[in-house]
Amino acid sequence: MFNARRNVFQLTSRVLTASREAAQTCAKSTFATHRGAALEVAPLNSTKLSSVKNGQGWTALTFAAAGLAAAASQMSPVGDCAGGEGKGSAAAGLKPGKASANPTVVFVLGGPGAGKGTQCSNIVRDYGFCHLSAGDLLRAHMKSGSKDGNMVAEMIKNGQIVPSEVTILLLQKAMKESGKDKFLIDGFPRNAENRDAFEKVMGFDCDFVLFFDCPEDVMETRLLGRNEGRTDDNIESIRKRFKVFIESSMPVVQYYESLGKVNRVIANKSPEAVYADTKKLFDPYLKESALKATTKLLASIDASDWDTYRGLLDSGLTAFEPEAKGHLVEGIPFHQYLFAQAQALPPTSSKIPPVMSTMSTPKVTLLGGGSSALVTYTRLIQRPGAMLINPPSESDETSKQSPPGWWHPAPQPQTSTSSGPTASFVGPPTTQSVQETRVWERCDDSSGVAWKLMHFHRS
Ligand SMILES: Nc1ncnc2c1ncn2[C@@H]1O[C@H](COP(=O)(O)OP(=O)(O)OP(=O)(O)O)[C@@H](O)[C@H]1O
Ligand SMILES: Nc1ccn([C@H]2C[C@H](O)[C@@H](COP(=O)(O)O)O2)c(=O)n1
Repeated sequence: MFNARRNVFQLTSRVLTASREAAQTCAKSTFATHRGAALEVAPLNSTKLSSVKNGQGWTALTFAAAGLAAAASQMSPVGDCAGGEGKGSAAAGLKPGKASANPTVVFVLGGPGAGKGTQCSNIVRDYGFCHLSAGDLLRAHMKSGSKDGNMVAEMIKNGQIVPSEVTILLLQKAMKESGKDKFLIDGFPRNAENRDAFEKVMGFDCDFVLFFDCPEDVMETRLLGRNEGRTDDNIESIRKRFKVFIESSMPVVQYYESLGKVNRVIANKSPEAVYADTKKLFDPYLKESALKATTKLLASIDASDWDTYRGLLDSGLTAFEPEAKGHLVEGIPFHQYLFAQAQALPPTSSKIPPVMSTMSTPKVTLLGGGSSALVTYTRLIQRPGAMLINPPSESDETSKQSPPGWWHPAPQPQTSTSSGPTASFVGPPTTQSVQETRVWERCDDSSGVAWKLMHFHRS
């Protein structure tokens, strides 16, 4: 008979050693400057996930082991992209099937000197967006010695809008090179031609417009005091830019207003006060990312995928769970033991996922200004019935196991045609319901927003 018990102990001792070697603690002090690789899964019910970013009510997320996809983390060579979150799989993220071809785009508009660039830097730092300023890209282009550089320089000095084919090519290149999937496109579209061309070339429109509303006299004072050596920060150019803004750019804002896509922020306040209003618009993206981490975590449990699960844990993880009999468990080995059990089971030849979790009514609360996230939900765990261990030859040695408590290790799907024992399932499917609370901490590095699990509590 297959000796599952012996293998459990062998595997347990192996993975315990590995865990001691690979301490993964979230260093709080690195929060602002170090951003971590994005960890993503492919939720089967992605349309419901997409509603999270709009802050709407929604019900359940379902995911299976088969849908797991790790994101590729990429460094960005262009723009202000310190916080971008790579989208490494077509199956991952908000927009199924479109992925990086249809990223999240926020157009940041407002008069010259309204404070667009200033606020974009804050959003990059806190929310992992990539900031692309159309003006900065054009200025770099004009200095690059390209053949249309002089034309661009002349137009900028006169406050005119450069033809869309130039600007969109620059934006498209910068977006591609960034490897990111969330963009703040600052100072674009400046007119109807810009807007039309963007949609035609890119094949998608913005998610929303962030409009900084500021009186002209305030903007004029700010621009005259900016002192960054710009050729257009003189009173003559500034007046021309204001005129172009009113005549060409405001109609774009009005167009998006008619679509209900404009989020207006009063910009005639201190930078801090403006940011406090701006922040609220981006919190849903952070909530979505904490939810993705939770989704990935549960999928890794369903798949008995220790490496992925471990990658999401802080080494100092604490937990209250029924298996700990009322004790607070600290550290990793207690959890590792359960994964090792699953790895010791014979593989299943069934196409049905051995375990599938569904998150019902998840709620994400950001704490500490977004440095931590509290995720609560009811988890429905489906299993295909009692597990049978079948020896290679038909005999009366077949053993039947009932799910022990909530935890029922999931055998891995069979990958080879080896003739060893296999696991199969009999009887009616079962569903368990548990309540879970998870506390995540931001643990970013150069690639983007990332989370580590600090604590969980399962009913
Ligand atoms: N809320 C604010 N209060 C006072 N000064 C501000 C505020 N926001 C930005 N500034 C200052 O005003 C100047 C213009 O800001 P910023 O460059 O962010 O504007 P902008 O909208 O990006 O301008 P442009 O469209 O010309 O690129 C800068 O010197 C900046 O430091
Ligand atoms: N979509 C755009 C954006 C900018 N420009 C040109 C004309 C602007 O006056 C100049 C500076 O832009 P800013 O940095 O103030 O956003 O760049 C353009 O032609 N088209």
